[in-house]
Amino acid sequence: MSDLGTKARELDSADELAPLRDRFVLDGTVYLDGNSLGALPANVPDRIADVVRRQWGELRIRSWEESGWWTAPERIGDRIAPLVGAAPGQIVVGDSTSVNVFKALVAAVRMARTDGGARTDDGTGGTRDRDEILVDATTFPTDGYIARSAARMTGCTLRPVTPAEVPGALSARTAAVLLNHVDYRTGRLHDLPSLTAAVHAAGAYAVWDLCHSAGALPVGLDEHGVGLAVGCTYKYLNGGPGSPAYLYVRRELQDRFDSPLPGWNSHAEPFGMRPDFEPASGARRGRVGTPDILSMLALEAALEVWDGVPVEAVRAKSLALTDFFLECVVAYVPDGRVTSLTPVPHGERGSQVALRCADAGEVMKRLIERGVVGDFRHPDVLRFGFTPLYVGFADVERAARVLAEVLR
Ligand SMILES: Cc1ncc(COP(=O)(O)O)c(C=O)c1O
Ligand SMILES: Nc1c(O)cccc1C(=O)C[C@H](N)C(=O)O
Repeated sequence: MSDLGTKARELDSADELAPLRDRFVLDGTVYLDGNSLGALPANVPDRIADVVRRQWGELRIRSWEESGWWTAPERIGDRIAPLVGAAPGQIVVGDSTSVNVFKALVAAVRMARTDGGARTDDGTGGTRDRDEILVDATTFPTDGYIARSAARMTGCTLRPVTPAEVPGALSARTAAVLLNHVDYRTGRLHDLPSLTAAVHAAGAYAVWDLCHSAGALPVGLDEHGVGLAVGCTYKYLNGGPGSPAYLYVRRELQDRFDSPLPGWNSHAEPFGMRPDFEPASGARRGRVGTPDILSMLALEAALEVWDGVPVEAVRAKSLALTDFFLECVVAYVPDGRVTSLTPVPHGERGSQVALRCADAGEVMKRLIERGVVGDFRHPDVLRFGFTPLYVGFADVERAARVLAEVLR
């Protein structure tokens, strides 16, 4: 066995999280695509069977109350809360990330405009509303598309800037800033505490997209004063294909959260069936229509794999996995065939490694044929996601070894 093979075995035997792998359904594949679709937690199939056969099949309409369907969005939000550093009562689950980006961004603009001092001197003695939204220029496309539409609807200009440029781009015009905690392509981790503070100091609101950080590293929403955040649950939270997303609204802002999608589920009295809208209090204000119960309850079961698992331990293993992968790539892959786009400093790295590579699409196909599953991101990126709950160090060594074989 090679030196790195031996090292992998040693790292695996010292890994306290290694037994968690048994909480998932896995085969002999090295699965490094949990940053796109997390693996299936072993308890989900039976739970879903019960939800379908008993809760729906037998209890039918009674399940909205007796099986806790009606309150699932807030209950499951409270289950996600500790993973992203939030106290209970601030997260609601439902809709897609795209829809929650829309809700949060429009609500952020509305709040910025109703804050004291929001109207600024326009230099001619007149006043001007906050009329600019900054968006991460490198964002996953859906956020950019939604931000453009939100800007049009609120009469704002949309200004794409890199996260590093945000502090210099903020002004008295800025209403809201849409940022990613971890970049989906490079795996770069952005500085959430300092960017949030800078946005707030400018009198604006930051909306954080946590898709690529929640479940992989501590986020600290409450601690860092974040106002609004969204994220998906099908990556590191393993909720399943199309599992519902979530919306965090900081407690102090909840009474001012003015949703652009007020539906009957966010009404103070949904069954009052009244023509006038009166918003519910608390996290429920972020709901819209009837929750997607089957997906939601699959997610609830999936979150049980986190019982007794501190997110700090997950982060430590994630960094060890990505460090080890980079080490193996340097050792095995012929010089000059790949370039890492992922930052080396731990403080700037999420839980994936992105390698720029000629013919990346073809290379990824060959990797998948050989049992190493990552993904290809246009135009030239091989992306490998490391989910510490089920990826081990031997997987990492094998992935780098197979990559080297494919590239040789
Ligand atoms: C950063 C980011 N935001 C949003 C999305 C898309 O969210 P949804 O399909 O849930 O709307 C993804 C991935 O699909 C993503 O990586
Ligand atoms: N949500 C996805 C889907 O429905 C199909 C295929 C991929 C996805 C993804 O999640 C992509 C992912 N957000 C990315 O970072 O590229």
